[in-house]
Amino acid sequence: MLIFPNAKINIGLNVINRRDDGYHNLETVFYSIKINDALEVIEAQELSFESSGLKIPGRIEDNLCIRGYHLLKKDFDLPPVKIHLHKNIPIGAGLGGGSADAGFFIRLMNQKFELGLSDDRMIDYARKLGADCAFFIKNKPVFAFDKGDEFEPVKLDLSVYEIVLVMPPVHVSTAEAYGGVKPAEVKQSLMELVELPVKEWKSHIKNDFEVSIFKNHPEIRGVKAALYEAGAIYASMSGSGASVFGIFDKLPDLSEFEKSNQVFTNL
Ligand SMILES: C[C@](O)(CO)[C@H](O)COP(=O)(O)OP(=O)(O)OC[C@H]1O[C@@H](n2ccc(N)nc2=O)[C@H](O)[C@@H]1O
Ligand SMILES: Nc1ncnc2c1ncn2[C@@H]1O[C@H](COP(=O)(O)OP(=O)(O)OP(=O)(O)O)[C@@H](O)[C@H]1O
Repeated sequence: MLIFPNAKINIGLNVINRRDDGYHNLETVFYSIKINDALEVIEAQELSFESSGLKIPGRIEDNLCIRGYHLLKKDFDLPPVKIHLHKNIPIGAGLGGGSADAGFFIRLMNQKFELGLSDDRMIDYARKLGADCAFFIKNKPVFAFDKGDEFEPVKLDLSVYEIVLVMPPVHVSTAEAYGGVKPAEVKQSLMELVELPVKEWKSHIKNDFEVSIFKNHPEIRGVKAALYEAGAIYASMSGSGASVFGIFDKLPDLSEFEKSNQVFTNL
């Protein structure tokens, strides 16, 4: 069985406070975009994992697909499988690429082996693999809170706009992002702010990771500024960075961006 895990962007991200478990309470809005990996699972004699495309850092045992397999195997009598992941979603980009693979892997296994899991049960499994993973079970626009793994649906449809995603040649780890952030309470919830017209987002909706990440990586700040200069209605770093997205009425000339960055359109 073959599926195509997709990336997400964060529309706003407020880090509210540090929790006793070391995580942070946050609020954000997740929105799916059309940058995809390809994930194939077939029954085999023994468990194996291989990947093509972008090089995935870290050990195979730590890959979120393999961790997902072991997590489900504890509760279900699963046969060994061969997993092939074609990696296309940039890594260290704040696009939740690894998390998407994890969420979609659980969905695939549920379907392929008829495990009978409801969305809520799959969300419980996904949460155990990482805060972002749970979003990819339903994969619909949501306001996320607590660790970023509790959700309320939001009505958000950006399909009339052109979304441009720019990935500069720098990677930011989630640990670096949380290490530099200063948590703060919010005056007005993102749940309400995201209902404002997109043209008003610029003066109301922010990503708290930008302050420290822009200080450490001024080129990311430069990409955001350039997206506004090119006519973006709204632009922001996604999640923990390093990618930056811009929302446009019309696709701008992207040749300057393409000189030193990876650029994605038709999202
Ligand atoms: C930055 C975001 O992508 C925004 O959507 C997420 O908050 C990150 O989610 P994720 O990559 O799934 O994160 P996890 O794999 O669960 O955690 C990685 C590390 O990020 C930090 N972390 C993550 C989520 C959260 N709400 N608070 C945290 O402090 C913790 O130090 C944790 O050890
Ligand atoms: N299937 C996978 N694809 C990519 N990275 C994976 C995967 N499984 C585990 N990882 C580990 O996760 C790390 C980065 O994950 P990911 O791509 O989710 O980060 P990100 O782009 O910063 O996104 P976010 O912070 O929004 O989740 C990699 O360095 C890698 O070691």
